[in-house]
Amino acid sequence: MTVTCWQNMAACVHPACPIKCKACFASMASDPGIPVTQHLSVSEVEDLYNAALADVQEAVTAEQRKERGQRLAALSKALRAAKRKPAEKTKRPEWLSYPEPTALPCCPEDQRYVKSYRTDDGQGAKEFFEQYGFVVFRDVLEPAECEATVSEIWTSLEERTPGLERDQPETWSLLSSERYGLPEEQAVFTPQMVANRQNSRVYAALDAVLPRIGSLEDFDSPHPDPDSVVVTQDRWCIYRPAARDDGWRTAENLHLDVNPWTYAGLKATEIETLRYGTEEFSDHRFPLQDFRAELTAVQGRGCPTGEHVQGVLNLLDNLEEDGGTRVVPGFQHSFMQWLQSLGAMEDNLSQSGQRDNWVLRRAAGGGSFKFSSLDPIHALSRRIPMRAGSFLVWNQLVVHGSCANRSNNFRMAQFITGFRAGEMSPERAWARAAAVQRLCAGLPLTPLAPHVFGFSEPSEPTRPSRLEPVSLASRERMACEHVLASARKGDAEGLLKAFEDFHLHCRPLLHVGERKGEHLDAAVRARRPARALELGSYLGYSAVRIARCLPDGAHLYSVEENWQNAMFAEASVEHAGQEAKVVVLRGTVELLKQRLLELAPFDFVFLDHQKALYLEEIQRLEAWGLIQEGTVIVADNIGGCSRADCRRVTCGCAYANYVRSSAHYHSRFYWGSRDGIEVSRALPKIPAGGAGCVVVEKSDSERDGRVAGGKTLSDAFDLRCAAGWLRLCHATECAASLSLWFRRSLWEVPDDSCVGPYVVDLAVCASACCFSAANELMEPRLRVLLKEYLRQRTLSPLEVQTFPDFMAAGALACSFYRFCEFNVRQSDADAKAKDSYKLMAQRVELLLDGPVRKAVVDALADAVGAAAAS
Ligand SMILES: C[S@@+](CC[C@H](N)C(=O)[O-])C[C@H]1O[C@@H](n2cnc3c(N)ncnc32)[C@H](O)[C@@H]1O
Repeated sequence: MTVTCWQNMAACVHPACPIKCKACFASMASDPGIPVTQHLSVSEVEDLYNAALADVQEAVTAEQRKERGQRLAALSKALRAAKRKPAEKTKRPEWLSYPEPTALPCCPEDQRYVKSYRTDDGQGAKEFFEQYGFVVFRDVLEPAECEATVSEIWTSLEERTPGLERDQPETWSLLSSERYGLPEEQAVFTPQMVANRQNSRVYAALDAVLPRIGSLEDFDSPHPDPDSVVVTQDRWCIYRPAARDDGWRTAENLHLDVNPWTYAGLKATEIETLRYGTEEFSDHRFPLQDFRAELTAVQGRGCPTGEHVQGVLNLLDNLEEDGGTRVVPGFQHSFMQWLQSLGAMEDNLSQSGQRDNWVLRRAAGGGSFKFSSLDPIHALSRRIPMRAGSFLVWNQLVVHGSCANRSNNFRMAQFITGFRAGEMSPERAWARAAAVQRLCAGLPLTPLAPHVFGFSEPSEPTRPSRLEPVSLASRERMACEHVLASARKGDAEGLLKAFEDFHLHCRPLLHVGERKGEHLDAAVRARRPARALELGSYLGYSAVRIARCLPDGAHLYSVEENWQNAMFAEASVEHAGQEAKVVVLRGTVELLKQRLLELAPFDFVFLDHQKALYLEEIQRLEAWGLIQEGTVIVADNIGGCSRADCRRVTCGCAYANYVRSSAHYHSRFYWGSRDGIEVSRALPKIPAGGAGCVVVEKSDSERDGRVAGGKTLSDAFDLRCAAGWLRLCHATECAASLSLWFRRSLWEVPDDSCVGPYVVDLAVCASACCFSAANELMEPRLRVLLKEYLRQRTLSPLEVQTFPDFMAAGALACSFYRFCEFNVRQSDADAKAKDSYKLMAQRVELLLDGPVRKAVVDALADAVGAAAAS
C-alpha cells in the first residue's frame, strides 16, 4: 500500500514510513496485522492499544467483538514486546543528508565580505535567499544609528558592571564572561533598540524574504494587514576582542532555534497559547518568556501561513576573524531529508555524549536542536563577514551558530526576527500588542509601529473589550484540561506526572514540582498529621501530593484566593480520587479566620501562596493558636539565589531568617533546582518566667542596661550544664537534641548582642576578642576595653555582677553557632571549621570557674573603681 505523505515531500511506503506521517499512522491504527513495534515508540503503541481497547468496549455485534478482540490481542502482544525491548536508537544523521559544501560569493568591491544587497533590490536578495537560505542586506542602519545602538549597549553594560568604562581597555575584563556574549534579559527595550525594530530598511529586508499570506477571511488583529511584518522583541550580543585575552572567547556552536519535529508539523506546538506576560500577568520566574518561546515554537510548514526569518543587525564592521554568525548554506533544502534520518524526537531528547546531536524541548512546543562538536556538518558551515549597518537574515531551517572572536575588534549586534501578522490567532496578536505597548511606553514610534508592534500611539488601548481579558488563566486551564485528559481517574500518581509533563514540555507552571515535592512528601509522612493546612492551592498539584501521604481519616484544608484556581484545584483533587481528604477553601487566611479557628489546631502547614506574606502569615497563625508544639511547617520557594546563599542562617528571605533563628522552631532547608523548601518543626513553648528561664528585663527601646528582676543568669540555669551538653552532643552527634535544649534553655530569653541589654554587647565583645588563639585571657586588652567603655557609660551593680556570666553565654552561643553551621548545616565543611566550636566551648568553662573568671572579675572591679574615682 502506498500513501503519499501529507508533506508531499516523499512517497511513503506503509508500514515503514520513515517519518511516521499522519496518514500512515492512521492506517496502521486500523490494521491489526501491522508489526507496529518495529516502527513506533512504546507510547505510540500504548495509544493504539488504548484506542483498540475502547473499540472493543464499544463493539455491539459478535462479529465486531471478534474482529476488534483480535486487534486488541495483537496490540497487547506488541505492547508487551515494545516495553520489553529497549528503544532502539534510530540512525544518526548521515553526511549524505546534508547539503553539498558551498563556497559563498563575495562582495565584488571588498572580497573580505560576503555578497550583499540593498533593500531596494528585493528581487535579487530573495533569489539569493532561496538558494543559500540566507542573505545580507547592506546599509540598513546609518552609521549614526549603529553608533547610537553601540553606545546604548555600552551604557547598559557600564550601569550593571561597576568600574567598567568603554574607553578603558583595562576595565573590559570586568565584563562577565557570558558564554554566548548575551545579556541576562530575554528582551531589551531601550530607545535605539526599539527604534531599530521599526526601521524602514529593516522592515523592507524582512518583507523581501518572508513568504506572503495574501488576504485572510476574518482577519482580526491589531496589525493592519495579514502581511504586516511583525518583529520579535529580542536582545543584543557583545564579543570582546579575544586576541587580547583568550578567556574572552565565547562558545562556538551549530544549532537550529526550532524544534524540527514541531516545525515540520510532526508534533503539535502550543504557540497560539502564548500571552506575553508582563508585570500584570507575569510569571515572575520566567519574565518575558513568551517572546523567547515564539522564536522556537514556530509553526512552520505544518501551517499554511508561512515561516519566520531570523536576523542579526550588525553594528560594527565584522570580518571573518572577529567572530559572529555562521550558517550552513542551503540546509533548508535538506531539512526534511535530514529530519527523516533522525527518526523519532524521543530518541533525540537528551545529550548522552560528545558525539550526540540532541533536541532541547522548550515552552509551547518549541525547542532547539544542537549539533555535537564532532558532527561533520561543521565542515559545511560558513562565516558571514559583513559591514557595520548590514542585516543578515536566514531561514529558520538553516543550521547556524557562532564562531568566537579571535581579533582585536569587538563584535556587537542586535537580534531581530520577523514573521507575518496573519500567522497569529486574534487572542495571541492582541495580547502580544498590549504587552509590547506596555514595554515600549514612552519610547518614540515610527509610522511602521502598527505593522511591527500592532499599535500606533503609546497610550492607545489595544485590546478590544469583546475579547476575553488576557490572563494566565488560559495556561492554567490548558494544564488542567491536559491533566484531566491524560491521567486516569483515581490515579493520583498519574495526575502528578501529567502536571509535571505539562510543566516540562508545554508551559511552565507554579506548582511545587517533583524534586521539592519529594521533600514535601517526606515531611508529611514523617509528621502523619490529622489536620493539615495549605496556603495556595493553585491547580491542586500539591494538595493531591499531600493528600496521598496523609494517614486514614486525616484532612487537608487548602486555602486559595483565586476562584478560578480553586475550581481547577477541586477538579484535580476529585480526578485524583482525593476529594474525601481535601477541602478547598476560597479566600485568604484573614478572611477565613473564623473557619480556621474552628478547624484548628493544625499539625502540618504548607506555605506556598506568596513568599512575601509567609512571615506575616505564620505569625498570624501563631497568634491565633493554630500552630502548636510539633506542628510541621513547610515553606516553598525559599532562596532563588545560589544553593549556598539560601542555606545561610541569615539569607534574603525574612521568613527563613525567622524560623532559622527563632527559639520556637527547629528548621532545615532542602534544595530543589532553582530554589528550595524550608521544613520547620514548632518546639515546645516555655512559659514566661518558668523553670530554667532567665528573667532579664530591658527597657523597651533604650537598652539602658538594667538587668532587672532579681535573678542573674547563673541563678536561673547552669551554664556548666550547657557546656557539658555541648560536649555530649558532639560526642553523640546528636545535633537535634542540642539545638532543642539550647534554644529552650538559653536563647529563649537573653538577647543577642546589638539588640539586648548593653552589658551583653560588652560581654560578647570581651569574650570574643580578649582571648588568644590558645584560649589565654589577654588581660591587658580586657582592661583597656573595660576602661574605654566605662569612659562612655557606667555599669550598674547588677550589670557588673552578671558580666562574667554573659561572657560565658556569649562564648557558648558562638560555640553553638559554629557547631551547627559546620557540623550540621555545612556538613561538607573542612575539619578545621568542624572543630572550631571546641575553642569556644573550652572558653565557656574557663569563664565559669577558676583563675580566668577571677581575672575577669578583678579586671572589671578595677575598671569600675577607676572610673568612679575619675
Ligand atoms: C505558587 S501557587 C501554589 C502552588 C501549589 N501549592 C502547588 O504546588 O501546586 C500560589 C497560589 O497561591 C494563590 N494565592 C496568592 N495569594 C494568596 C493568598 N493571600 N491567600 C490564598 N491564596 C493565595 C495564588 O492564586 C496561586 O494559586
